[in-house]
Amino acid sequence: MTSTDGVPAGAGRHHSGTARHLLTLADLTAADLDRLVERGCAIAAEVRAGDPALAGILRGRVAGVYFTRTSTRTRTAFSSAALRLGAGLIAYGPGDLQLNTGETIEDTGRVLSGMLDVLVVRTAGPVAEMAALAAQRRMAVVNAMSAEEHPTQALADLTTLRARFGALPGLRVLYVGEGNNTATALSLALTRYPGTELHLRTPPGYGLPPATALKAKEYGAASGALLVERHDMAQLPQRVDAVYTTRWQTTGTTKPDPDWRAAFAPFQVNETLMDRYPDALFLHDLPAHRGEEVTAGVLDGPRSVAFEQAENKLYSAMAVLERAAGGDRW
Ligand SMILES: NC(=O)NCCC[C@H](N)C(=O)O
Repeated sequence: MTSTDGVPAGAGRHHSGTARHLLTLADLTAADLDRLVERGCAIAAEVRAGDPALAGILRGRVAGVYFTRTSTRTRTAFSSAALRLGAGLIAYGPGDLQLNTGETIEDTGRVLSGMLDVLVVRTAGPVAEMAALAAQRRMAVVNAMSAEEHPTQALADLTTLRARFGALPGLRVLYVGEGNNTATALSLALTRYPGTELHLRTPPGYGLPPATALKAKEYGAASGALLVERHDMAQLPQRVDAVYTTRWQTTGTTKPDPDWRAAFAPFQVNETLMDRYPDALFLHDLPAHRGEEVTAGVLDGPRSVAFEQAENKLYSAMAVLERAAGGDRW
């Protein structure tokens, strides 16, 4: 069988002739984003119930995971997700592809696109590297974290909030820490939901990239969400539903200021901060450094959902792969 443009219509090829990449959350409409979150929640229930239908969803499809950086959660989530959905899986480490011997990234994408349905990629480089891999129409490319954005983390975060609170509209989140890849993704995701509030408290010089703040504010203007960023802990919101932090060292970035720890110290999530919000949950994208961005008491305490959030990476990865690799539902 061939499609109209002569491209073989393999199992995972989309009839539209365009692959469903997820390089940035800006690739998703608000409706697409919400479908992924809802599907992640539904899949969590299906996995827990041992639904045998899951294993047939991507039967005959093949996924690749190409990680040039360390990963515990994301790589395992996507690998486990592919296997649980019945897809085959090929894993590439940093030394495996001929990229290392000078093959271009575009040629690499073109070759792999003839053989894989989806490629999940983590590099420390810019999203532009992944965009070059995605410069073909057959294999969907998923950003499993770049220096700028961590879109699949935000999907796990929203899946966690949706599961815990029952609905996303109207939720108020206080994010404390660097305006990094995790903060960027959260900003581009939460602001799609009406009535949400994202209060960011980022150390001076380590705020959200201006383009992210602008885009998130545009989303907020369209949806009725609020994004407020300040660079001190002086004025905090009155009420929030969740407090979120991230480690102080973000993959693939360096801090030019040797005194950066002094700038970050006031931005620790500790018992004093959590006491201001007695009903709030605590979120963390992990890995955590107890005693730096968060105290052990908060991370390991009863209001922490950090490890539930990590497990939700699996369910949201299953939703992402189902969409990217052409599951019938999408
Ligand atoms: N949950 C994850 O994917 N954790 C990996 C590190 C995330 C963090 N924002 C970082 O780049 O260091």
